[in-house]
Amino acid sequence: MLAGVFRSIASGLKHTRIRPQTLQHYLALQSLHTNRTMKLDKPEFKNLFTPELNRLSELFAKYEYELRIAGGAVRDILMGKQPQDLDFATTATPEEMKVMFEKEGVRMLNTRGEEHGTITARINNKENFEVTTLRVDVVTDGRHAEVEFTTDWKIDAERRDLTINSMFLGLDGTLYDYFDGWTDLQNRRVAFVGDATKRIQEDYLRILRYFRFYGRIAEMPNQHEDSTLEAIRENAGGLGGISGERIWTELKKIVVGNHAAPIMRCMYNLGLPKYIGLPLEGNLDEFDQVYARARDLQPRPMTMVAALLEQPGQMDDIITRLKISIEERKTGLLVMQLRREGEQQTEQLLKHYQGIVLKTPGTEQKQMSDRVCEVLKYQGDASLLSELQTWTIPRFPVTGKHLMEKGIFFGAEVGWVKDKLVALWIESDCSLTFEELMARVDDLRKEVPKEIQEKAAKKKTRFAKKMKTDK
Ligand SMILES: Nc1ccn([C@@H]2O[C@H](COP(=O)(O)OP(=O)(O)OP(=O)(O)O)[C@@H](O)[C@H]2O)c(=O)n1
Ligand SMILES: [Mg+2]
Repeated sequence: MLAGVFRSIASGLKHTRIRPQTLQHYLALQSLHTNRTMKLDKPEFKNLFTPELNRLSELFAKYEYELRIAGGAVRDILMGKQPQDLDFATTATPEEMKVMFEKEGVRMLNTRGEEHGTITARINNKENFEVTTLRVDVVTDGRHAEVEFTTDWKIDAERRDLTINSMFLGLDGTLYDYFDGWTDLQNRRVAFVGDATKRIQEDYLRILRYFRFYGRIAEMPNQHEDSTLEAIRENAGGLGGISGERIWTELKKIVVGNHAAPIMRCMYNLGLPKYIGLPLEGNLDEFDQVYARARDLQPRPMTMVAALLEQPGQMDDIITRLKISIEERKTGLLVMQLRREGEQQTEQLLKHYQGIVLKTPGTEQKQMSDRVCEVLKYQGDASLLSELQTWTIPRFPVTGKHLMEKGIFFGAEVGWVKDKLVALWIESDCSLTFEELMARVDDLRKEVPKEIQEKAAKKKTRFAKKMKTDK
């Protein structure tokens, strides 16, 4: 029977450039070939063929350039996942593509990819396609590369990071796999193409890409290969030269991905935190626990990162090193501030959290509510979380303008009175009406602390003077 398998594989090989190496590979190849027509029916593959892609494909065929889907999209299709973005590789040089597209009246978008061989074509004014000339990176500084074009598919595959990301898929459904990516994918093995050290030194971000894909692909949490870990350990420092934006993009996916807790431990063991803004003494036990209870509640990446931090000051290192958004920073700080409150009484907690939202200025209430939800995810409190998520934030009926109409002009005073009104309103379960609230204003005003009253009085005098001189 095996002989038959080998025979039919051998006949399949005539049409492909797959390099068979192991028995397992032969078998994988066999299934690939017998399934070849079925593969064309695979929804993840079939769905790609919009009229626009068909047009692109016809154009390249007409000019006799080869065109294949490359890298991550091939990996996704083979895993039965619809790829998010498609990258194409071609034997045509950027110049040749430009001539072809111009002749055929296809618009090209001005992107900055050209020096790396990428042309973006917009077909039928509807769909953009990024097509990159096969290339080899001749000079790399660990971040950027100077490239040379080639027509050799294997050379292009060799400069890619992981075997599972190094495959090409012809538009006729043929898989081109030079580094056993398909076998690795089936075995859930994440490995660099060829020499790990070399691949990492070409772009140190690949260290984090390795961990991201490990989470995505590997079945077991701790099955890294020793040689891979060694290469990472030796090159960890290279991450120091990578931009905060790129690091954060990868880190965000790692901390909410599969196996995030053991992966984080592994990253700490290899000495990565120092180079990526994470605290040197990150609280890994807390990270483990939070991951276990929050994972299914879809936490934001910053919620997970907060688990590593013990003091708000550590957020400053993150802000300095990584390009996190203001919202992410606010989320992290709120989580750190409130994370121990879950240890209080449950019935009071919901009210307490709703109060935090209601005391926030109207325009920011929804965001604050989402941030508080992150606290609940951190605590793993699914029932309180769903109560807060389904809660419709009631509108506080009194505005600053209403108070000004009552003769309170000055910011600090308006703020103080409004805060007190909000507190009364929350206490009443949001049942006090506009009239009932306004009826409390005069009394509250008398309670405004002295220093605020004095400041208000001073401002009032200045204001009055200004009005006089302006006249
Ligand atoms: N540092 C990098 C980044 C990318 N690539 C190659 O370029 C492809 C496309 O890169 P990208 O879209 O960034 O990653 P994907 O692998 O497609 O992953 P994702 O699904 O997250 O887009 C990768 O598959 C890989 O072949 C690489 O070798 N080294
Ligand atoms: Mg991609």
